[in-house]
Amino acid sequence: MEMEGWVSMPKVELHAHLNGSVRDSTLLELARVLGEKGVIVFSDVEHVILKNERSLTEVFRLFDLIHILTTDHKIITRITKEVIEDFASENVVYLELRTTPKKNESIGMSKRSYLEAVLEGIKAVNTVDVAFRPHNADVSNVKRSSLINDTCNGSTRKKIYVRLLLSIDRRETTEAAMETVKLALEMRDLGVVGIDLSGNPIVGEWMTFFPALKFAREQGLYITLHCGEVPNPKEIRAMLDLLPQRIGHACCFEEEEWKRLKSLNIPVEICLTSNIRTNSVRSIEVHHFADLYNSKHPLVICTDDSGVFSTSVSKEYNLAASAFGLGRREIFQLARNAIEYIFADDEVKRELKEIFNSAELDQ
Ligand SMILES: CNc1ncnc2c1ncn2[C@@H]1O[C@H](COP(=O)(O)O)[C@@H](O)[C@H]1O
Ligand SMILES: [Zn+2]
Repeated sequence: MEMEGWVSMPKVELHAHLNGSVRDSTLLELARVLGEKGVIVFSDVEHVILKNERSLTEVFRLFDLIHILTTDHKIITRITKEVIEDFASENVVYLELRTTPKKNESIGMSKRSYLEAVLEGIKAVNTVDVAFRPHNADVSNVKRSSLINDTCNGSTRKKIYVRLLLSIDRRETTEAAMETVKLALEMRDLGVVGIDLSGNPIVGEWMTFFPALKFAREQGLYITLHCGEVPNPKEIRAMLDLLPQRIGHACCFEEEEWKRLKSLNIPVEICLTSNIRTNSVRSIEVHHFADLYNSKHPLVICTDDSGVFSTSVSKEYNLAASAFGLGRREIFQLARNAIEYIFADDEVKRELKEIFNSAELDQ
């Protein structure tokens, strides 16, 4: 099937890091500006941005560079808007965007002001109807669901639901992680629905983050964890014991961990290109997607970092279809199934099902 066929299909994206999803053109523009100011040497940075093959270590070095380029409230607002527009333009109808709130005293940035800049970006997407609904409020009181953005894209209006997950970086302390969870709780009415644990998987100890994650869970925030991106059976077991509502990756699982995951039926966010590029999985032929799909385990196909890995949800659907011999109907079904794993209320799920039902006629 042509790429256009995947683009026109409604899609659900549940694993996308804000700073990993920035367009190359924006990164290069930002690098040029910082180069002119003498903060960085543009020619040094240019090839790092445009490089395609990257190890896991190089990916995290690139994130450190991207974070230098995006250090500014205005830029955070801009990239949030662009990332949402990019997903909307390929017919992602529901997006859970995740980002790590950052503190930078030298420019007066707190975790809260960082998050406010992100929320500004969501609002800046050409919006017809953004009604922020209080958590668990009676939906009949609200005109339409919260955080729906209609983006004008040529002549077609593309509607996208956006929800936010706040990430804890594995470099952070217990206190910093707790601060992020408290911020998520305060910003619940504004579209923050959950917490993610991410960052370089070889950095940090599970017990550092555990108190904050446990607290988040007790407070009713949804939890998704980067789990098993590198081999670490002890940590994988501890993560599954927390009973997160979803996990990301699950690349380096052994027999025992597969059994546990399957018996718990925890949905897995699958990021094919990311796993191959970072070498977390040797090749697409041996990717665990096939086993999970064949055993009907809940899964959702996601991008991880569409900017860093030069991908899109449409490209990931296309890759899954060609690598595992799936047709348009099977991929459509996978996307529709993902509605069950989103961190939003039943009203949003119902509306998304309607969108998929009306699109099904065109399939
Ligand atoms: C490739 N696999 C991955 N594994 C683990 N964490 C990852 C990741 N890709 C991205 N991140 C996490 O997301 C941050 C960038 O977005 P934000 O600054 O939060 O918007 C990275 O710094 C890292 O912590
Ligand atoms: Zn990720």
